[in-house]
Amino acid sequence: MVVNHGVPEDLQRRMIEAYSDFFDMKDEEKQRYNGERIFDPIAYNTSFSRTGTEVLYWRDTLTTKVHPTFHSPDQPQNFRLSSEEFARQTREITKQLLGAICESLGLEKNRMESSLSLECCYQTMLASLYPPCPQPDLALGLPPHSDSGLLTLIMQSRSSFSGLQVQHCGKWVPVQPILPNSFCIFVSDLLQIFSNGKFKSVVHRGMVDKRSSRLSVASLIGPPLEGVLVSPAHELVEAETKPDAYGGITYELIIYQPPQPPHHHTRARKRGSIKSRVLLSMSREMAVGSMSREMIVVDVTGHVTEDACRLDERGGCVSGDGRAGEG
Ligand SMILES: O=C(O)CCC(=O)C(=O)O
Ligand SMILES: [Fe+2]
Repeated sequence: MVVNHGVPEDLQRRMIEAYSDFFDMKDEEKQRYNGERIFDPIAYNTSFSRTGTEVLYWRDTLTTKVHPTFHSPDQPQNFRLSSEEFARQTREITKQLLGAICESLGLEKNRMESSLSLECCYQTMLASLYPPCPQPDLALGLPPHSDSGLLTLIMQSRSSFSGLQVQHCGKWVPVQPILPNSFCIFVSDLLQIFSNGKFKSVVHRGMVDKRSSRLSVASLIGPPLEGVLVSPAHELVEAETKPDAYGGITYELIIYQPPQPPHHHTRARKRGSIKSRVLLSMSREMAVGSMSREMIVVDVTGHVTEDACRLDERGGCVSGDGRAGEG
């Protein structure tokens, strides 16, 4: 969780309202933004089925690419204004956190920013609406996954129902907005790779509820899609104990592998996706640090604080052992 991040509550409220107004628009209006391809600049998707059958995931999403080029639906009014400002502020927070993470790894603060060209970072805003679901035990809002980029920042609407869960010690733990006005931060796959496994990407999922709906807004940040190969920082690689087994991977390829011609298919399927191969070999071959799967309370007006927080089974905070506060 991050607190004292400096994003005004009023901007957060306007952003949540703008997304709620978007999802409240008529179907025909929303369909104008239907996304067909994964890298479309604006994409609205719904899992809603009028027949009510075979709905596995119970979620509507609006995805907008907001950096290096800013995109926004032109409806509802004021959406563009709030979203441009919110994207800018969350991008800055993410960069500050990545700087602090570099320092905690013993690297120069701007190590990631400069070597991964983060001035041209690829930032996506992804809003998810999980409407009430008549049979929540038969549906998931969002299946278990980890995000592909460096860091994900999540703002959750106030709701009595906490549907966001993280995998922790083999159990699913709800992430409650335990601190008012806080953002939830997830380490994502490329940070796991860059940090040579010291930071582990967080496996999470979205559950649904019979009565409550939930709206969350995620800002996902990674390096430019193409042209920047992410591999473990050489300072963190020791030839014998922690070798760098990968030639590096781009953000584009870890998000999406284009379909292979048929003769490649069997091999690709056997070996799994590039993403799972990279991460699997990392967890086998790398000595993994202990900063993983812990939520860190961070005050971005200062440095990463000592107040490392461990999740207890109820998603509350118990005092940390200080390790996650390094840096
Ligand atoms: O529902 C949420 O808060 C998280 C959404 C999410 O994990 C994602 O879109 O990748
Ligand atoms: Fe996610």
